[in-house]
Amino acid sequence: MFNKTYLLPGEALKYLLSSITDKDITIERLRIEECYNRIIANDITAPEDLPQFSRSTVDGYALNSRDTFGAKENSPAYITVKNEIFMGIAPDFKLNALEAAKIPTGGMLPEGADAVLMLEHVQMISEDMIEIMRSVSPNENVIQKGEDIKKGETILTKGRKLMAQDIGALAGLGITEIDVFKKPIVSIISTGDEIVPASSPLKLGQVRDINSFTLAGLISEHGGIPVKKGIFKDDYDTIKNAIKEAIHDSDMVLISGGTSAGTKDMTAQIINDIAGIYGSAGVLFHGVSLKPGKPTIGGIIKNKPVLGLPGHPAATVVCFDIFIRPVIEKLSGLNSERKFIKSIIAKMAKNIASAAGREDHIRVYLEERDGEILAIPVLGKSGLITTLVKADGIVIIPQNKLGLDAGERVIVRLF
Ligand SMILES: Nc1nc2c(c(=O)[nH]1)N[C@H]1C(S)=C(S)[C@@H](COP(=O)(O)OP(=O)(O)OC[C@H]3O[C@@H](n4cnc5c(N)ncnc54)[C@H](O)[C@@H]3O)O[C@H]1N2
Ligand code: MOO
Repeated sequence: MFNKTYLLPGEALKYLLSSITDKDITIERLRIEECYNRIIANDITAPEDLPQFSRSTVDGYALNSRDTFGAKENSPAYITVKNEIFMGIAPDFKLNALEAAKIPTGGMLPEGADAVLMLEHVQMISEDMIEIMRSVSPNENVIQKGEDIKKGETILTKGRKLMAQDIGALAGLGITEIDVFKKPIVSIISTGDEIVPASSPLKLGQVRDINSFTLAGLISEHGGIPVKKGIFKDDYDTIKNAIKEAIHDSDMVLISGGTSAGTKDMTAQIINDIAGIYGSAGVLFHGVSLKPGKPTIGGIIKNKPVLGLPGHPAATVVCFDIFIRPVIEKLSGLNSERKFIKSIIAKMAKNIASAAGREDHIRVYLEERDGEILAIPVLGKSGLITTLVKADGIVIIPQNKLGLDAGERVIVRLF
């Protein structure tokens, strides 16, 4: 397989995504405090106005702005202070012309008032008379009834990933439970005769399982439920059974290792063999024009995405970013309009070469020097986990570029 022309990562991803037919994603009803970063399953319409009454944004005097028009230092207006408003209590009086009421920040405006004059702009003439030397316009220092949200307005749309402030808005409207899409369950299968659990002492030649931990963290961060299925020997039947079981009890399956050209690299063959049992598509691509991550496998079994990930830890993370995150998002019901990647523009600190026709994902760390953000490449093989530990993000060199020049502005996709 390794002398062919491969799909570019973007093309391979499109192929994979288009091969997953949309099925109804199941819904669960949760209390809003459990909904941070969850994907909302229905449009939410405001059942009431927010706020429900016009309220002051300052400490001062509620009055009718008309009574202040033309007020200046050399021709002040005089207004009678009729009453005082207290927090949380609706005023039971009405203001007439040339009347005001003392009001705290957040207090409810009485009928007859349309503005609030700040305390600092008022002179007390007597216990119940204020002198005003400037005018206020209608609605000045006031949040009007329904100004934040109008009753009947759609405030959140289906497929949105809920931010903390979205949950705050729901609370403000008294909505304490909502429907969200269930998180997809993503199984992780680690393969390799040399791989042992992180808790194991090592015999020479053995390697502790790094990838299932990295993947589990990334899956959780991006809205999936990781299920670590364990470490499986490079044995056809063992891995086949592990994948079959994972297909049965999860929405997506990741297999770490066994993607390249060695005699024990049988992931693609096993995916095709299981797919054959169910009449599924099997392997859609094996190999992409990508570094690191060239031997990546993308496939479908029983309408479930199955990814074979190169064993090298940095390749695993790059593959997650390119293939797994978008698939988890699709399986989560995330609306495509809100798929933003956190990124920053930085200046490349060094020249970096790349081969034509291949997309390179360069690990970089960021440093601020002389008011500029520099992206400094973390050099090292994709088998080194510390190349990721030291990095703050990834810079992509597209297939049509032969590298990046020092000083060039680049987008860094932040971890
Ligand atoms: N003849 C060729 N050999 C290789 C090619 C190639 O094109 N031709 N591609 C190389 C590239 S690029 C990569 S990436 C790796 C992919 O390897 P596999 O997916 O087959 O994975 P393994 O051979 O099982 O392991 C590779 C390496 O990674 C370590 N590993 C595996 N799993 C884990 C884990 N869960 N935690 C930590 N480390 C892991 C493993 O011990 C190996 O050292 O193939 C190249 N070879
Ligand atoms: O995908 Mo490999 O990581 O280029 O070493």
